[in-house]
Amino acid sequence: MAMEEKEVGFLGLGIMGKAMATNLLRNGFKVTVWNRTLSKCDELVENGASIGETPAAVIKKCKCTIAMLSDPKAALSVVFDKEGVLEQICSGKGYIDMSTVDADTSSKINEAITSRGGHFIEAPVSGSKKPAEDGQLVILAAGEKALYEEAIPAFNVLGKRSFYLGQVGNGAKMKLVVNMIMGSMMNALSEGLALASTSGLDPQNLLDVLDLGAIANPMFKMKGPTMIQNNYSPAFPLKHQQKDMRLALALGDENAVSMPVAAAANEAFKKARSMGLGDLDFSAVFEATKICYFESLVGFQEGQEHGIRGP
Ligand SMILES: NC(=O)C1=CN([C@@H]2O[C@H](COP(=O)(O)OP(=O)(O)OC[C@H]3O[C@@H](n4cnc5c(N)ncnc54)[C@H](OP(=O)(O)O)[C@@H]3O)[C@@H](O)[C@H]2O)C=CC1
Ligand SMILES: O=CCCC(=O)O
Repeated sequence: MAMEEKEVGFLGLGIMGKAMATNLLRNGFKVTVWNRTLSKCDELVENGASIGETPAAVIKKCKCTIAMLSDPKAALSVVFDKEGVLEQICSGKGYIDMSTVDADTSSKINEAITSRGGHFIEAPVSGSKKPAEDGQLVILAAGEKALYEEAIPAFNVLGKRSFYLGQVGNGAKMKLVVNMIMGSMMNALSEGLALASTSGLDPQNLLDVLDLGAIANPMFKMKGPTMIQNNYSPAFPLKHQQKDMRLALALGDENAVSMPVAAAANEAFKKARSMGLGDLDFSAVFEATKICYFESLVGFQEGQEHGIRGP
């Protein structure tokens, strides 16, 4: 159906959606876009996209529509609200939600769409702004197998590898597990950089040592140097990483899995959000780590002034 005709709708033109829709256009897809803030469609239109005035209008026009939205609230709103996806979804139309949400949200969307005869898969992605621009995402799809297969031409443009993970919810869960690990690793790196600096080491030397050893990884290599420069230009906004930690911890609750490391990482991201850093890159959690260090230092000094002994 739609994907063979290389025609697709696209809802949500944030950091990821804009890069993904642009990539589809560059690779010969006809793309009809919608974004809540409609002005964000302009650049895509300059690159050859058409605009749908509402999610319903995009669904009406296209046999298959992709969504890339911030969180469960946004994903549900675009489907269920007035002029939303449900108003036009029907037999023969496919909906692919690539947003990072929890399995419950995905299941609600799946039920609503399939009960109207539509077809649904969830397909969250690993990889950030640059992989989205370069078509190097890792796609974690689940849901109706036939729609997954129809979506492969688009997934081949957007990603370097697609996984089909079975029933709806499995893609969401896999994505949350991956991002839970990533968030914990980012906190470990932040604490390592803070510890290196404050104990008199050159943080660049730490990065060089890490990169040569068993825990070398692309994230440390990419984010480490910019963190040292206090450069947090957003690729993956911190508010979304904290949302993913929260959703992963809820999955842990449901399954009685104890995750003290992830819980501590979530607290650090929450602290960073409370400092107003939510729209910066998730590596800005480093600022929260540094503040915690200085707060404890001041607390220690004040304690000493009041005769309290430190550790
Ligand atoms: N950035 C990254 O590196 C990655 C992000 N992800 C996930 O992809 C999704 C998108 O991320 P990203 O592009 O970075 O996020 P952005 O914050 O850049 O974009 C969010 C998008 O969601 C839209 N939106 C937010 N709330 C609503 C709402 N209530 N109704 C309709 N639209 C809404 C925004 O519209 P508007 O422009 O009007 O605000 C915008 O299009 C998230 O789930 C994120 O976790 C996954 C992998 C990597
Ligand atoms: O959800 C965001 C993931 C970012 C990444 O995989 O680099």
